[in-house]
Amino acid sequence: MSNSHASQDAPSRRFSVLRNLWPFIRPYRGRMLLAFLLLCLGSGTLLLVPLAFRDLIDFGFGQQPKASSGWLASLSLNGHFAALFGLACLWALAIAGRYYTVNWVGERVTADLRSAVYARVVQQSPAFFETLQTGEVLSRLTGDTTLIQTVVGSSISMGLRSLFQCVGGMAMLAMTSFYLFSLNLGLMSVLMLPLFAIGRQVKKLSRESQDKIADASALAGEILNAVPTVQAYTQENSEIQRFAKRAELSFITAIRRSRFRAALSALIIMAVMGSIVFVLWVGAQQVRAGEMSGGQLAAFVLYATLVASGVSTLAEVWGDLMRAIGAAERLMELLRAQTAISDAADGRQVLPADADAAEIAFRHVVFSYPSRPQIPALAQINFTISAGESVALVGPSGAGKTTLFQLLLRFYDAGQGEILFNGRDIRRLSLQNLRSNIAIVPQDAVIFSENALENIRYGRPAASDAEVLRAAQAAQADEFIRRLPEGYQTFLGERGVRLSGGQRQRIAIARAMLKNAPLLLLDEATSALDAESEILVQEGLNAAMQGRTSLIIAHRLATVKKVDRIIVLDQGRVVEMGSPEDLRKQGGLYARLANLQFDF
Ligand SMILES: Nc1ncnc2c1ncn2[C@@H]1O[C@H](COP(=O)(O)OP(=O)(O)OP(=O)(O)O)[C@@H](O)[C@H]1O
Repeated sequence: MSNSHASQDAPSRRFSVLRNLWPFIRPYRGRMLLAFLLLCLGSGTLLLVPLAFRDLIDFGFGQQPKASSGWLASLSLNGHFAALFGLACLWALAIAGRYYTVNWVGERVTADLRSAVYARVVQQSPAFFETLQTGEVLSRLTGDTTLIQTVVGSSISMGLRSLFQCVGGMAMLAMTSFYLFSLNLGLMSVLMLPLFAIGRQVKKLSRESQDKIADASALAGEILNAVPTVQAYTQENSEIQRFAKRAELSFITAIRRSRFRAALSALIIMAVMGSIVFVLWVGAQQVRAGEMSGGQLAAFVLYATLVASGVSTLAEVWGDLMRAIGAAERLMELLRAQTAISDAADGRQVLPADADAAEIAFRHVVFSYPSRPQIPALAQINFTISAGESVALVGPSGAGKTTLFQLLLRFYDAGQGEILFNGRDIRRLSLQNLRSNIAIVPQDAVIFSENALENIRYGRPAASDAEVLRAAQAAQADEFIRRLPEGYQTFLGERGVRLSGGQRQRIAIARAMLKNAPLLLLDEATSALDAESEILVQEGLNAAMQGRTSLIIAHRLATVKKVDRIIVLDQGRVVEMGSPEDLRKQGGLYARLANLQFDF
């Protein structure tokens, strides 16, 4: 997985990761305060219960209280029980109130955190997704945020409650019988020491286990997106095994963690119970010798149990905290991700809204993909496309045609040189404005799990139904959409699996037409069409290209016979440029490619 895990950091540094969650908790600090007050009330009530028991045992049966025994001591037997019940009710209400409040904050914070991480991820440039698989992002968005929810929504309050219980319980123990308290404390601290070593191991394994789960999700995400290919190559079994292997790895790590955690629990219980039993035995001797009352011993045992259960909860909370630290680290990494492409400080210019055609100029553009800095994908690209011109980009596979589109859309920035849109450097334009002036029909038409109407409207969300229909008609999509079971309201399935390649492409063309942007980028827009619909779509495209600047990537040269100009790219360089006629006459790369595809 990623290199993000500062696994060997000092605990204090790692704890500070949790501080990054504060901005998410801050807006709800009022509720947190309320929860804290309820927590104090609950813990206070709980700590009074053993005292009520002590008085019940010592005075409820008729013994005369001493003046120093407090008002509870003078109650009747029924009164003692009523007092106990009253305490229990108060305790229950305080617990319910705190549980609700804290859970509310936990759920709220998680939802906010999820949205913030998602918003950050969606804004990343493609370079980000070259290194991080979407499955992993999903695992962080769901699994890791749930861990945070556990901590904010329960562990913190459980931890505080247990801490109160422990500290308060110990104070009461000391007050009840200092001798027995010191004995108990001494014993426990000796027994607890080995537990820290095991706790450390649990922490390490927890993180490993989370990583393994994320690995498995990443793989599942990738394969589920490619099920038809997997099946066509009959690789189901090998994929099943590959996933099973990863799932097995996460199981093994999780089980190792559970083993350590189980041992930890057993040791804690043994240490705690062992010392309680021993102290009880010593206390029983004292009661027999008349040095202590039965009620006092009972209160002591109850306090000791409170302290013990507090300690074991604290251990559990500690484990949750450790897991949450790992989760917070991974989430913060996403939250802090800086997109490589953003508006420059001086780059918020906008193009005039009435521009209906765009002039594009590439000036000495040199570019290498960040993952391959040594190999230039584009080298010294120079050309100008006048407003309203239609230009085809032609060249062998890997020549850099798609890369040119990527740079125009500013998915990446050119290493050297500049790209001008209506005379302005695109890096000076606001990203939003630049992209709103470009409509693209990509090679792989993307269909969202929505109906046909909304899929086309994606091009311009404010468009009316009538405008959507007009765009669909122009893109020759109207006829097939009307034949779908519910016409424009037909749900197109996730990623458009219920459409043919050509139909998907026509939806994408309609979407781009609806956007009505001055620059139209078509990436092999008619590649998935049969000859007949190709002619139809071509007509639609011609209409869309009218008066608009268009840049068309074409493998099949027949589709671009009518363009004004052709730019021929080879290995990242412009090797020829001119009208289709001129290029054919020149007898260069274009003429060679054209001769291969059709006879003149
Ligand atoms: N994300 C990427 N990271 C690194 N290199 C890339 C990336 N995308 C493309 N390339 C490389 O950049 C070069 C140009 O690719 P590009 O996709 O622009 O070619 P193309 O002309 O559009 O090819 P095709 O017609 O096959 O789509 C190729 O050598 C390709 O391997």
